[in-house]
Amino acid sequence: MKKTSSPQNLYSSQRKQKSAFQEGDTCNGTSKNNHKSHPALKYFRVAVKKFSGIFTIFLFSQRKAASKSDITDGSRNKKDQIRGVSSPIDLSTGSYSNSSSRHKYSNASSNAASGQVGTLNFSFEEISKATNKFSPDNKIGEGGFGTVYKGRLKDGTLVAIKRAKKNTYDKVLSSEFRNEILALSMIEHLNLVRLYGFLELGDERIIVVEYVGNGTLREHLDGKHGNVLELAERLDIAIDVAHAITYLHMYTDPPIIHRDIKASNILITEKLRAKVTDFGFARVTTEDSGVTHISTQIKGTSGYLDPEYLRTYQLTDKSDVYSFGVLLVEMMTGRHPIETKKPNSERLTIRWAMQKLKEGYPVLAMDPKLRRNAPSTMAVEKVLKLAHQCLAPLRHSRPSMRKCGEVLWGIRKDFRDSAFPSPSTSHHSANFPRRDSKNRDTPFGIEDRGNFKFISA
Ligand SMILES: Nc1ncnc2c1ncn2[C@@H]1O[C@H](COP(=O)(O)OP(=O)(O)OP(=O)(O)O)[C@@H](O)[C@H]1O
Repeated sequence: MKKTSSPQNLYSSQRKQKSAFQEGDTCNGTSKNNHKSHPALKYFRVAVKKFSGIFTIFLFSQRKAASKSDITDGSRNKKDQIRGVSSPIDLSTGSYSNSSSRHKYSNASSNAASGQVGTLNFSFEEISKATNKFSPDNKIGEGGFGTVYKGRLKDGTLVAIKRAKKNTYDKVLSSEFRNEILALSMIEHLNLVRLYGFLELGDERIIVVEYVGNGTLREHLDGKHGNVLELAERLDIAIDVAHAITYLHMYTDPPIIHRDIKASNILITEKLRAKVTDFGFARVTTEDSGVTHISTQIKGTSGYLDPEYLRTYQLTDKSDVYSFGVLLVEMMTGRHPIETKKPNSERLTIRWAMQKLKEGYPVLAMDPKLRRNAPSTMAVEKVLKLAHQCLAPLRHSRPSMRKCGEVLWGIRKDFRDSAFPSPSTSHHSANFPRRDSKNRDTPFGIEDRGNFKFISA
């Protein structure tokens, strides 16, 4: 394996070295084997042994794992059958640190109702009660991992309860289950779905997460939730997602690569803000500055997969940037990444949209459901240009997620300034979105500041 130079902004130099590699995975760099003796790893191993068979739910954040193919299809209504290259175990031997920092792995849990750190143990009976014995009436979805139910805890908290399919439960699924738990237990961010806890008992694997009740971004782009998403709202959502991934890449310790950024993994709140979910494929990285990538099996969703990762099996945070580029194109065009029913020239949405951009007619790639006017076409063009950078074939040419967030913030600001020049006339403007979103004065405005509450300037 070739050693590559360190990508810009890959890891914060301030972070302490912490390694959480798994058996079957390798890392490139000087401290490849450091994890073997890391005390945090021992801690996690003990923790894993303990939690199998115990009715303990760690309150925190979420995910589902996958009995599905390792690569799912980004095209409409279809699951791809492409398998991963091999099947090392993800995070089944990952590590908890005993740090008290909320950025770091923690064995603490939080109170679902208050959202504060604490502990709460769920019993199977409690989960069963919350879902009215897993009543079909409470079923809200079905994914590769299993069935998703809406539930209400006894303190009134609404939750989504993900129950793994028993017949598909196996070692890999178990590792994916733990993978998600481990990744999610580390995070706390406004734009990431929160894990309230999990239960692993016998053949039951259940994850309890924050309920986000307004569907997925993909459903919104498909117009399944009434109003079409306005451009201003799409920009807000794109910024939310950029912040969420920036947080994973730069402000968790160690960093996390999501690996499955796609429109159906973006849940939408009632206020049309975004929460990123689905951490079954997430990988915890290392902070060793000598390590530039992790070599691992390919996972993700076709249509969103970084071609360099596909070719080399080397995973870096820039793979998420690539997927984010696909997502940006999806949001501007309204199309799925792979459109099987379109003519050949339009089947791969990014190729088609980038071609329109190159020809100087990005407006032709713009979602027909969006209103066309000078500010909106200009904003779409700028977003497509950013997407073009994210989609660079070589990861070193792609911007960091933080940079993407900053660029998008500037695009949104320019769009608002030109579409709604005066507050006194803005409410009467034909361009004004039906559902106004919050004002933000800076890239880290009031709400954004919440997103970045852990960042010290
Ligand atoms: N936290 C949640 N709050 C509300 N609804 C949710 C939540 N998580 C999932 N859902 C609903 O359940 C459905 C299935 O979710 P799940 O994450 O299991 O699978 P998926 O992402 O749709 O499929 P895949 O297996 O391809 O990733 C989602 O489409 C969504 O409608």
